[in-house]
Amino acid sequence: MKHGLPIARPGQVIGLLGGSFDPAHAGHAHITREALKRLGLDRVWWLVSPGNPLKTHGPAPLAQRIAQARAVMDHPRVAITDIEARLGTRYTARTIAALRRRYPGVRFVWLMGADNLAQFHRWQDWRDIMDTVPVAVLARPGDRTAARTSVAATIYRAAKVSAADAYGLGRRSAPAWAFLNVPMHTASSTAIRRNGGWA
Ligand SMILES: Nc1ncnc2c1ncn2[C@@H]1O[C@H](COP(=O)(O)OP(=O)(O)OP(=O)(O)O)[C@@H](O)[C@H]1O
Ligand SMILES: O=C(O)c1ccc[n+]([C@@H]2O[C@H](COP(=O)([O-])O)[C@@H](O)[C@H]2O)c1
Repeated sequence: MKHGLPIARPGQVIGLLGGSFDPAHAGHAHITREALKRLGLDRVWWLVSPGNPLKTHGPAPLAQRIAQARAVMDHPRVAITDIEARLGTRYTARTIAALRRRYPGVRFVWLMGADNLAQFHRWQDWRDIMDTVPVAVLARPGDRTAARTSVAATIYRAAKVSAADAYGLGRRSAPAWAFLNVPMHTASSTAIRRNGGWA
């Protein structure tokens, strides 16, 4: 890491998994491994958020969430980061713009679970995200129709890449997005917090 930021070389393809990770769990680790494999990513960076702009309750302290995330995901090609706190961003569009300025020539892919696709159109400047970086959506138990019929999926239907062609998604020009029908994992931070919280 340089100045607390991970190192990446021009030409590398980095998947970004943003989240509250309050706490991190096996579902996060699962979709990270699937994304590495199915998209042919060089690295995945977890962006442990200072706080989701759409959530009213504050998460556990950032240092605690980072330490716990490192215990859950110990993988040579995955970096657990507090990049958003360092960059002073919490809106994803701002984070991606700042990363693209800091890492010229590096290709970024935004990763998210299917639950987030359903409300993606509520994110600040969400179209800028779609128009700037490829996006991979990973299957998650829940309402499949909500994701497939979401505003974002509908508006960007022409930019959808089939799952069979998703390998190398990160080398495509935006807008380009894929829905990856990975085996589903039921873990959720809400359930962990409800069942007594942190391990
Ligand atoms: N089991 C899972 N399967 C697929 N995607 C997941 C899973 N768990 C989390 N994700 C995705 O990982 C990213 C970060 O998730 P987050 O930290 O919000 O965990 P969460 O379990 O969704 O938390 P919460 O229940 O507090 O909303 C989001 O894009 C989310 O959709
Ligand atoms: O930019 C936004 O408006 C925005 C709104 C909601 C969520 N996000 C991002 O989505 C990611 C998942 O958030 P969460 O809290 O569901 O883990 C995390 O990186 C958030 O910063 C971003």
